[in-house]
Amino acid sequence: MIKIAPSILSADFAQLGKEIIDVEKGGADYIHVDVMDGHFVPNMTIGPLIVEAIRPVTELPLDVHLMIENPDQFIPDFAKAGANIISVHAEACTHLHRSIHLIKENGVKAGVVLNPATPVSAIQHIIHDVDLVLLMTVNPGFGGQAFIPAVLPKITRVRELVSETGREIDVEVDGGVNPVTAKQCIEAGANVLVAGSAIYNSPDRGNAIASIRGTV
Ligand SMILES: O=C(CO)[C@H](O)[C@H](O)COP(=O)(O)O
Ligand SMILES: [Fe+2]
Repeated sequence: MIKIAPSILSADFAQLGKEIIDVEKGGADYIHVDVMDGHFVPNMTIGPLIVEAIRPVTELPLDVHLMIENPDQFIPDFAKAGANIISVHAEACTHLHRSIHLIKENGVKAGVVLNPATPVSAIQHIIHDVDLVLLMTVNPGFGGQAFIPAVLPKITRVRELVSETGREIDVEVDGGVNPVTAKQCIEAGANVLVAGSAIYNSPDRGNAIASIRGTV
């Protein structure tokens, strides 16, 4: 089952509620929320207040991607705001095991994210504890960047690692996903596809979602 997670980074922020309802009606499975702090990545975006504001707008799970330093400091705030999944970057966590368990103690599904340059071995010790592995297919920080095809073999390696656990763990990809690169990611082993510009820059979001899922 392929799930599509539109990234609201490319939505019209002046009409955020409407933009979320539009993709929910269009068949989205998760709403992907990109949190950036201007330190871990060279951009600033959304905080817990916005997550709290959009929580009543949709019944879809809020998939919160933390691109921030010291994520432990803000995990409880995002959980209280209504996040369903919180993912932290392995590169941003001094004690990754502690951060993953802090997410779970706050009653939220836990994800770990790898930048394109970070090897899969960085999450080998934590794979039994996570609900989701997110592989960046661009360098994080901005929407609308080009997909990095060198990440494809990593998707397959993570899928193998997940299979060895015998648990259901989402393998999600994020960055430069469009109908062409989505097909490559699915073939490599991904089952959750984040897409921002490919969905929100399309006048028909339902059609864009179906094209990325590969059902039209
Ligand atoms: O985490 C992200 C950027 O750091 C975004 O989720 C991602 O870039 C989505 O945008 P697009 O589909 O336009 O590449
Ligand atoms: Fe993201």
